[in-house]
Amino acid sequence: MIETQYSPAVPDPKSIPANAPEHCPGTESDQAGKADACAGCDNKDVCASGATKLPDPALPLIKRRMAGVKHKILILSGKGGVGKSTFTAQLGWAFAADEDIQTGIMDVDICGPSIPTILGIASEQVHASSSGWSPVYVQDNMAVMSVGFMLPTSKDAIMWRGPKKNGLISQFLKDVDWGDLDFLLIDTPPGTSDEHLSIVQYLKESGIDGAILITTPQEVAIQDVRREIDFCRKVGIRILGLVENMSGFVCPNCKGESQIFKPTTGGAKKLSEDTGIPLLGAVPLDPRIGKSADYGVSFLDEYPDSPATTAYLDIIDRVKEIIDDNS
Ligand SMILES: Nc1ncnc2c1ncn2[C@@H]1O[C@H](COP(=O)(O)OP(=O)(O)OP(=O)(O)O)[C@@H](O)[C@H]1O
Repeated sequence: MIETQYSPAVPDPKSIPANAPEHCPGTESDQAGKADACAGCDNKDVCASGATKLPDPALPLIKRRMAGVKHKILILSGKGGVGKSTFTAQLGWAFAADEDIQTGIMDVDICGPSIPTILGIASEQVHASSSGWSPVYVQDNMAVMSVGFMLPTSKDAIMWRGPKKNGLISQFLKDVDWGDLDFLLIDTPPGTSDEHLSIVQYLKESGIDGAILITTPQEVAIQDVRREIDFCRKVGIRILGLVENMSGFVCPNCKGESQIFKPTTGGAKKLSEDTGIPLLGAVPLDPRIGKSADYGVSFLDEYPDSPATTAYLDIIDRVKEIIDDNS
């Protein structure tokens, strides 16, 4: 269990008391210092006085850094393990297949960063330069930043409270030398938590193109996606569309398709009809996807003729169309 070995990632300790509450409402909130969660926090009085509601000095720096990023896309899911990081990686690889497209991936799944492993760069480290932290490059036009690069081993757990996560996300946005990007894909933790609120707060002025919501077909996952939709609507983030992952199983030998989650397969289609949110597509279960992720190689390149690759690429084309239509 560690804090982090990379000291610049740790926000100013003076501003974050050791006993900051787990559900800190945030210094900008009307509830700052007044919420039940604030009881016992060293910052309670200063927060309640309103003194912390000064403009966040990070915001203009984030805005300046993000001015070089044309499109910012959030990848969200209601539940964990539904394939959000895997989808983010395939989206990144598909964009970066065009060498003229500069792609960045920011992994803000702080407690479960899997992007470095999926992209085959888990042993890399972040370096500081005069223009900020250099992201790790999967290839010339694909840059990645993740807290996973800052952990000594993949077994180390990060146990941070909200304000610290907030500080790291702010640093990922303002201190990383992203350069000029066409797309910044932001892989988030499941649910709606501190990380999501931080991203929304920090990118409010720079703009977010929208969110892609990943779900599996089961009702339990679909229910959680409804909460995610509610979150996006409350904070004013456009939903680009839904992706149903692990939708049916295509046997690699006989090519026959089985519905593993019968009778709920197609739950995302129903959700799309109920909410008017576009269904971008459905990706079948394919055990080779997990294998490619474990080896850190692109599934799209390894199995170009598979039904799952066709599904991913169709979805990615739809994402590009929607973004282009809005540009
Ligand atoms: N279509 C698929 N077919 C088979 N396996 C898949 C598919 N999509 C993802 N997986 C596998 O499912 C597991 C979970 O995927 P992933 O880590 O991308 O989920 P996640 O939603 O990002 O999870 P978390 O948010 O909890 O980190 C991984 O082992 C991944 O390889």
